[in-house]
Amino acid sequence: MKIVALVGSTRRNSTTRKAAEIVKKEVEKHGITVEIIHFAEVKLPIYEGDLDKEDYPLVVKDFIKTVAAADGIILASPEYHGSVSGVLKNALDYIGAREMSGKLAAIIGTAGSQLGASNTVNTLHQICRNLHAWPLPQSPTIPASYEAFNLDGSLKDEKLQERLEKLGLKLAEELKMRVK
Ligand SMILES: Cc1cc2nc3c(=O)[nH]c(=O)nc-3n(C[C@H](O)[C@H](O)[C@H](O)COP(=O)(O)O)c2cc1C
Repeated sequence: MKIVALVGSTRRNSTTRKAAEIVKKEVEKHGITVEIIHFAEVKLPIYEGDLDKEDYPLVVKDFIKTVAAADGIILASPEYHGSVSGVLKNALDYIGAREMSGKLAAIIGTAGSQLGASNTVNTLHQICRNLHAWPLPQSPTIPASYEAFNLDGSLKDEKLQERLEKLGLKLAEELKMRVK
């Protein structure tokens, strides 16, 4: 079984990546592999509506193939202007129900403010609905993300750390029930 995690930040030292790594670590305890696609490393061009799929650049074809082959997905986004980051939305524009229908999704958000990224996770829930995917209801968000992490990548707030780990556990459990 395999999960792909999409990290919607272009920063190498991304707090969203750190959050995704916590979920990945928990999922992998249950024998499920998680491949992280971090858009600081994988650069997808802007979605081009006039381009036929056969003419997509290799990086896009590989991206679509990876998502299609995964049994589940982790969507992790920083909140940008009250919504999903452009780079994640652009990546998802290449994806359709053909690749996502029936798949489980775990959603996490990070935010610079104390308010958290609830708008972002709500938007990702909507996107999942449109892709016919099944987002887990638990969708933790990390407020004041720049100050939220210890040097070892764990969260300073132990309860929040636990919520991310529980999300990973739930994703692994649900996946094992669905994918035989
Ligand atoms: C263009 C842009 C817009 C942002 N808009 C918001 C916002 O609306 N609300 C908020 O709380 N933080 C906002 N932030 C802060 C980011 O959400 C926050 O720093 C995030 O955790 C960064 O993620 P990263 O470390 O993975 O890059 C914004 C940052 C950028 C660069």
